[in-house]
Amino acid sequence: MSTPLRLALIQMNIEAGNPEANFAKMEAKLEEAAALDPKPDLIILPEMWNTGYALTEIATLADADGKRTKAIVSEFCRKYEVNVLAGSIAQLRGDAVTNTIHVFDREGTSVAEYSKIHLFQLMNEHLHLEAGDIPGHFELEGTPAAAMICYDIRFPELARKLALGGAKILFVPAEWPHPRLHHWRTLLQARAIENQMYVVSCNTVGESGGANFFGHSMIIDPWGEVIAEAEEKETILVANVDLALVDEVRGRIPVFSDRRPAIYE
Ligand SMILES: NC(=O)CCC(=O)C(=O)O
Repeated sequence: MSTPLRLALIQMNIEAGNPEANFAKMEAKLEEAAALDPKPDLIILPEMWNTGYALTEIATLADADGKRTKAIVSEFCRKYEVNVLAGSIAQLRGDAVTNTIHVFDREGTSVAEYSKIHLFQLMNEHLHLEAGDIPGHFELEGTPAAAMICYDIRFPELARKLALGGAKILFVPAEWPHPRLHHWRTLLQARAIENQMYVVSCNTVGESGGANFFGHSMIIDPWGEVIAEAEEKETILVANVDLALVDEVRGRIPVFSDRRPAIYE
């Protein structure tokens, strides 16, 4: 058995349009997570935690080049020697705003940046945000990992590409509201089962910007078993994942070597 990775998912409410309140809360929650015993190896935040879906004013609220987020989170990682997947933030790049994940290692070094590829029209993202176009591969503590954001999980092609690129664990920060809880649970489990990888999803919870988010952050193993699931309230969801299980499951059902891409790609 390999050394397990201890994860802490910060399922929090986000005040739409109030970055000051959200930064203060995020910092308090990171401190709370780092104080857990045993200390987590990786702390994860939800989607667009800095602004929420205040999209009509997003250009004035977004973090310019992610500078504020990067400074705070990188310093925090160094201080507590912990990795952080800083959810996603609304980030200003020139005139455009992207929905972007930042990942920092225990030294506070940036190891990944991923911008949401599929914009969710039902929540008007396409009117206010610019889509990313680079899949979210990265490496964490020597393990190949990947990230998607919320609506991205409806695109199995992207998850498959990340798995074929080597990812053993997929992180999914989200702001996924009622009434689509059964889509959320089913899609996350499907991505885990079909790609035989861990899926770790951190959702927001409660009312924000006129929508009602249900929480239910989940950690799903490569066999599709839900090993931890939050309720509909603010919480820090903690679980250990053993990445050796990915190779074991891939060895039991050889999905990747059984693929016949010449027929369907
Ligand atoms: N923030 C999002 O991408 C929401 C996606 C969502 O709710 C869905 O049903 O898909």
